[in-house]
Amino acid sequence: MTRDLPTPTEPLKIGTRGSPLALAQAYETRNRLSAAFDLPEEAFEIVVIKTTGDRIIDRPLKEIGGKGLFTREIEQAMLIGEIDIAVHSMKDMPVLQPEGLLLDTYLPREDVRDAFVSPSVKNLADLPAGAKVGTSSLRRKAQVLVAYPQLEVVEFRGNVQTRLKKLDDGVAACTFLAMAGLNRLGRSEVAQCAIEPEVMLPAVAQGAIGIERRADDSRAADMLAAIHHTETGERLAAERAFLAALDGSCETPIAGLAELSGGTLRLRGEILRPDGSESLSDEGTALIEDGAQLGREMAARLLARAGDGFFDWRA
Ligand SMILES: NCc1[nH]cc(CCC(=O)O)c1CC(=O)O
Repeated sequence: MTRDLPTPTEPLKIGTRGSPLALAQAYETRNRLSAAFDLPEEAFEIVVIKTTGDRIIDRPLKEIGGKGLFTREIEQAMLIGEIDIAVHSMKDMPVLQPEGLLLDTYLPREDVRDAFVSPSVKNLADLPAGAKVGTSSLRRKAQVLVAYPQLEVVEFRGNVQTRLKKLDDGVAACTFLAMAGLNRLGRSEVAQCAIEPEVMLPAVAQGAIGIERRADDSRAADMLAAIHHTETGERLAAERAFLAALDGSCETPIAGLAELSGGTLRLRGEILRPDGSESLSDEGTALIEDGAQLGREMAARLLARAGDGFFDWRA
């Protein structure tokens, strides 16, 4: 069993970004750990770390580049011992972690669906030609344009609060947000509706929180094992293997969702051209323990259908 549990004088340091959603996720992690080990809140310290992605708010993310934008500084802080664990939205996490770090603990997954958010219309089909859809997600942009080529997609960055403000200011007629984020912020009322995966397949790992630790920290390993959610881990293993085999980064429009029923895992995947001119989908089932293999096979099948240059920019 775990020795040396954290105490108020030697707390476990939980690293997180400072956005309201990131903080909510860090508090959830702290609450689960404190309940699992019957420890007071003061045995945990939430340490807010500003990342490159938080610092640069005036440029599209794809120009700054790289999936580590919201994680690099946090991982550095963990490697030098300034924090012990880090709480992440798995959707934003690269498939590989830096040497010395492990990301293998997941909390129970929230709603995986995207939310349709608009002050004026009930759903996308109600928007007139030329209406502006605000999103900075290449996946959502391409999915919208495949289904509604007559709409215009405009860049829409910032945290949930910032994006809602932009809608109020009329910068766009609607936007998409993850239902998971809205639920965790207690703001699900801003969603006109949740979009079913059949209509808009979510991003790989959407709605999942992952907790990272140093590979050699046995105290953190023991503590995190107590709050790990196995089913979420199984689903993410399949989705992230799919993403990894597609070489997915923020710059490639990819969607993927694994679901479990009985002993079976069903994986759905989609890749899109960045300009929204084409989408390719696939799905398959496997034993749960073969989910990662299924993910790799589906990625290979899709890439073979796509051919060279599918992800290249044309617009
Ligand atoms: N890329 C930003 C991001 N990363 C995770 C979430 C939401 C929460 C989640 O999916 O776990 C969001 C915002 C959004 O897409 O609305």
